[in-house]
Amino acid sequence: MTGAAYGEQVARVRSEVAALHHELVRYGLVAWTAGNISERVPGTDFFIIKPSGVGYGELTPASLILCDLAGRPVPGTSGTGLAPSSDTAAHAYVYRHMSGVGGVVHTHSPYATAWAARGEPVPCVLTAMADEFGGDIPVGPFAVIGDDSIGRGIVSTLAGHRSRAVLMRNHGPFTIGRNARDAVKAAVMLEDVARTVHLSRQLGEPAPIDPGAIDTLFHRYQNVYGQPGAPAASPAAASPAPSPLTPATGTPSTPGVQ
Ligand SMILES: O=C(CO)[C@@H](O)[C@H](O)COP(=O)(O)O
Repeated sequence: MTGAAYGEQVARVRSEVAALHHELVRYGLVAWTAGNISERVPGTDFFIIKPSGVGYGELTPASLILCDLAGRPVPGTSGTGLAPSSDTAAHAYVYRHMSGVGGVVHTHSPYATAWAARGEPVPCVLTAMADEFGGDIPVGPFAVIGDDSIGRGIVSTLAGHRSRAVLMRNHGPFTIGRNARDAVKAAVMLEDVARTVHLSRQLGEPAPIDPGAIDTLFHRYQNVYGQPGAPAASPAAASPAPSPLTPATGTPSTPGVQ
């Protein structure tokens, strides 16, 4: 990648990640400064992430932070006067260990977080869940904030799963995607199904879906749904089944940073 192409990619990712943070607010997935989004700069060993504790209304492309895959801010680049998100080490761990992942999102969306507080997987009782997640939404371990413990919990829970969402116990949801927009979509869809399954539970025990039907629904949604030629619905469609995850093999180095 040339230096100019690299600069364009970084600028594009900064704009996209800034805009997507506003989507978290629009969909009611976060309160105050909770939550964060990151996106890998394609073809590089870097990602862009939110600064810690900055109000959503103040987030701009220039305030976001460029980090290497160890989670270290790149000195001299825009935004490095600010501390990166508390979850930077977790995001970095995911990028290092899941090469197919290009975006990571964390929210405290109320219904999904309520399931996380109970430590209970959301059972796959809706076609929308089968479509989007291919099964239950799993629960990850309790993990402290600030180091890579959360990242290790995300990776160990989602490895071998079709779900792009994990409920970190007593904390909240983390979602992954082929890019940040895809991971935000997973966060929105997760909250929708967590709410509906919760409501269903108030009426009685929701009926499970046959595993064969879940497979059929997942396959159709990932490969047929939408317009011909449009991007696949999730990273799972671009990777061998059943998981969107592939072992990290390293990414090319990058000419210059910004
Ligand atoms: O729950 C957590 C910490 O995991 C976060 O959602 C914080 O609430 C927001 O942290 P920053 O990204 O602003 O540091």
